[in-house]
Amino acid sequence: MEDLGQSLDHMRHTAPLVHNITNYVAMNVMANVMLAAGASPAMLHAREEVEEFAALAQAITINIGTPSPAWAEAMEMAAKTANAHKTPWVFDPVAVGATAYRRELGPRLLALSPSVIRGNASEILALAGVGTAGKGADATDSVDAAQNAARDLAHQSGGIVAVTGPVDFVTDGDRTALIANGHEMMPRITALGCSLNGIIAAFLVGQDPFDATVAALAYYGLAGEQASQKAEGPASFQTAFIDALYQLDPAALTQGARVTV
Ligand SMILES: Nc1ncnc2c1ncn2[C@@H]1O[C@H](COP(=O)(O)OP(=O)(O)OP(=O)(O)O)[C@@H](O)[C@H]1O
Ligand SMILES: Cc1ncsc1CCO
Ligand SMILES: [Mg+2]
Repeated sequence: MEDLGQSLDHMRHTAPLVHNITNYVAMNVMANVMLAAGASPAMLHAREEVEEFAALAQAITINIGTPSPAWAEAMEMAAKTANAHKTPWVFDPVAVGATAYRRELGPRLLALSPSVIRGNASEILALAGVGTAGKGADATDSVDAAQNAARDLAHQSGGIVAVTGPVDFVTDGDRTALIANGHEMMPRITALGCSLNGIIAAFLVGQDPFDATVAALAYYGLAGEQASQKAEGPASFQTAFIDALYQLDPAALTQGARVTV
């Protein structure tokens, strides 16, 4: 496993352009989170431009939080462009078990070989076809309960699967890692999971996908821990979290990461 601080340093020096097709809820906070971390986000989804832009991007994220048919078509176009250009892309199957529309759209995107799938435990279970609808965009299952589903999805997709929650679980189907960083205030703010997809995507550029995903999760969780020391509740937590992403330096990440491989 590469030094986690070095991985953060690499991401900041690259300052990668990341194309995000995300949901209406996440768009603003996700862009701010990514800018604070040192990446360069762009949020766009029109079918008329999505292929052209995806071809320019260094990484792509696709999130089905607020889908519609036109967006879904744009998502498939962007994923195919990513594959044609060997550009890494991250898939977030938001609430994929909740409705028939999502249960149909999720597997269509899964079939396009995402480099990383990142979701909460209920989403990973639902995408793997092991049931559980979750509670809308929130999880009702434990990360532990989703470990086997994550391994299956990794084998099926050929990519990395990250299940987030109190302790995050990452696997490529064979290797696994647990990341204990994080704070219980994080799920009290909407779209911090969605925003994390952009951070993972930024870390993927020019780095080993498994190591990059682990480093991104540890960085994100550690920033959450630091933010909690200044927050009085969810609203001030969000502000402190964005500041912590900006302030956290590589040496502090290497020292503060709680990763078990
Ligand atoms: N109870 C918790 N304690 C510590 N960290 C947590 C907890 N729950 C979530 N996190 C952290 O919050 C971040 C977002 O993960 P989460 O699983 O909440 O995503 P999500 O459910 O997809 O969120 P959203 O859909 O609102 O964007 C991750 O870094 C994760 O480690
Ligand atoms: C709350 C919510 N609803 C649809 S997407 C989203 C953001 C968290 O996934
Ligand atoms: Mg989510």
